[in-house]
Amino acid sequence: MLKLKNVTFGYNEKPVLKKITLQIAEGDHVSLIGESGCGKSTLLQLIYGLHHTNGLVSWNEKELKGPNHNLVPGEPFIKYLAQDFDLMPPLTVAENVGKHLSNTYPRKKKKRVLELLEVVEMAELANTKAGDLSGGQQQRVALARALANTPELLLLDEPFSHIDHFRKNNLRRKLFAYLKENKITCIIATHDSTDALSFADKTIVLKNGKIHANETPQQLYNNPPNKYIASLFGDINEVMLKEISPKETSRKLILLYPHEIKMVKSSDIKVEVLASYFKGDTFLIKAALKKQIIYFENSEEIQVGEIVNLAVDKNLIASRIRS
Ligand SMILES: Nc1ncnc2c1ncn2[C@@H]1O[C@H](COP(=O)(O)OP(=O)(O)OP(=O)(O)O)[C@@H](O)[C@H]1O
Repeated sequence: MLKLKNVTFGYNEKPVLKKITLQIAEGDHVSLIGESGCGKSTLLQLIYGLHHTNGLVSWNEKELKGPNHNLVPGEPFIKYLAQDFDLMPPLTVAENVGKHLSNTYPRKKKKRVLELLEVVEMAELANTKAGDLSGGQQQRVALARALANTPELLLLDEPFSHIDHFRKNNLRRKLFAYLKENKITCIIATHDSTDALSFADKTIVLKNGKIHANETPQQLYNNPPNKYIASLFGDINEVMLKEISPKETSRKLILLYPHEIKMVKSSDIKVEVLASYFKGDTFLIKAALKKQIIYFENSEEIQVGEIVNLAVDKNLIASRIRS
C-alpha cells in the first residue's frame, strides 16, 4: 500500500502541495485529475523521491525518503514516466527498452523486450533509432521502458498526450489490462476524461494543492459534488433548479451534463438556439435559457434562432438535489 501523510511541499515559500494524506491499495489504478497547475506532476515527482517533504511517504511500510536522504533519487521498484521521454536518440527502440535489463540471458532479454513492444504496439519499429521516431512513438517506447523491470508502483504523467486518438484507445486498453495482470499499482496524472473514468479504480481530484475528492470514477461522475469536479469530465451546465424544473421554487443550483437535457415536443422550459456544434454521434447545442447559456445534446442540428422545448428526467433532478 502507498501511504502519504501530511505531505506538504513548495518550490519556494509558497506551498504547491498542502497536507496531502492518502492511501492507495496495491494493484489499484488511480487517476489524478485537476486543473492545470494544481500540483499533479509535483505530487508524482514527490512520491518518486524528487522532492523533499516533512510529511511521510511509504510503500508497503518502507519509508520513501526524498533527495535529502538519497543521492540518486527514486527506488528500483518505482518507475516514473515524466512528460519528457528521456530516450537515447542514437539507440534503437529495442535497445532503449532493454537498456536497464540484465544482459546475462540475451535470449530472455530479447523476448522480454518484444513482449513489451507488443504491449505498446511498437514491435514493428524495434530496430528503428529512437531519434527517428515521432513524438507519439517515442512516448510509447518510454512507456515500454518504464515497464521493463516490472515496477511495483508506476507513476505516469500524461502518458498518452502525444498519441493519436485511435491508437490511444487500443493502447490504453492493452496497457491497463497488462498492469492489472501484473498487479502493478498505477497513478496516472491526466487531463483526459477517458483515462480518468474508464481505467481507474479511484479518482483523486486535486485543487490548489489539496485533495478535493477521492472517490470511484462512477461516484464522481454520476454525483459531481461541484462544478470544478464536473467540468474536469467535459461540458457541464450549472443552472438554477427552478429554471429547469419550473414547479420548484428553490434558488439552488444544479449540475447537468449536456446529454442529460433533452429536446421534447412541449414543456415549460423554452430556449433559443444560438449555435450547433457537430460532435460526430451527436450535436452539442448552445442555447439561451432566459439570461443564461445552456448546452444540451441533440441527434440533429437545430437552426439558430429556433425556440425549442427542453426536459430533464425528474429522478435525475432529485438525485442531483441530494448530491
Ligand atoms: N520547477 C519548478 N519551479 C518552481 N515552480 C514550479 C516548478 N514546477 C512546477 N512549479 C509550479 O508548481 C505548481 C504546480 O505545478 P505542476 O506541474 O505540479 O501542476 P500540474 O497540475 O501537473 O499542471 P499541468 O496539468 O499543467 O501539467 C504550478 O504553479 C507551477 O507553476
